Amino acid sequence: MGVEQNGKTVVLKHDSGASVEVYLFGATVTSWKVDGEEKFFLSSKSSLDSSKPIRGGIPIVFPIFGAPPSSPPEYAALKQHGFARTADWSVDKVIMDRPEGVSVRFVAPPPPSEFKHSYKLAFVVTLAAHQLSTDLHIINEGKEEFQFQALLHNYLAVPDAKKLSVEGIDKGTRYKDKTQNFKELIWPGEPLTITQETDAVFQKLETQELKLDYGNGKGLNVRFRGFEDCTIWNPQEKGKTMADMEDGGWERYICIEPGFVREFKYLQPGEEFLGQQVLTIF
Ligand SMILES: O=P(O)(O)OC[C@H]1O[C@H](O)[C@H](O)[C@@H](O)[C@@H]1O
Repeated sequence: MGVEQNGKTVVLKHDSGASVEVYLFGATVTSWKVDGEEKFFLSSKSSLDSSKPIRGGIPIVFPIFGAPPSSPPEYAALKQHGFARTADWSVDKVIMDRPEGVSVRFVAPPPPSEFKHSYKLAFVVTLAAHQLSTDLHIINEGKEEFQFQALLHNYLAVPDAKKLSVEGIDKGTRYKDKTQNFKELIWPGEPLTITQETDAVFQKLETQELKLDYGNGKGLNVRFRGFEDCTIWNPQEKGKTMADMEDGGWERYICIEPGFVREFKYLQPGEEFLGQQVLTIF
């Protein structure tokens, strides 16, 4: 058990032997080991020197998802996926260090000066024997309404992406297929498999729990609350053009990313949003 801070990273260790590593850069979870097995993909070509977002683990997407919108102006000026994933976070508190779990709260620095909004952004990482919970807290501390999108961009390691299935996307769920120019479609209800380039934003899922089956009887459940949408991404083709993606990387992971991204979420002054992601191994 314990929490160790080693300069750029924080490591949480649980009695069971499970451990988690979090980079303060972006509060990016980069590793989760259970029974000696790594559960996250981290590209061997990812930079880890704070010069670019980390390509793997769980980058935090906030306050926009994807390319910037055309307005309002301070959002239009942002980079893809916003600035939380490249901010220098700090440890606020060790919340718990017990056999039930080890939990640390990270806080983001104030936003860049051009982004004139007052909010608090915190991220709580909790490790138990076979479970990792990550909670994103956003509080509007300003006097005006505050709008944002947020998403936990996990990269879940798999033995072979061609053999996996994702079960639990409700029949009738609307989704936007980014590989077809954001075409809006209706999910037929069957398990999702990787047979081609996949980049889809599922909107307002009724059952906020998806099962990732590796295809060998093992896998993990992705459960979410507060977050209502989920993006599923596996860049079979696009990966070849990404400088920080290792060769054939797409075969070794899938992103099943809970978020609030189909539109902006609005918080009134003093209001708090909590978006949770719970990963449980089966
Ligand atoms: O390359 P990044 O900015 O990290 O974005 C990586 C990916 O994030 C999400 O999953 C999007 O749906 C993809 O369209 C995007 O390519």
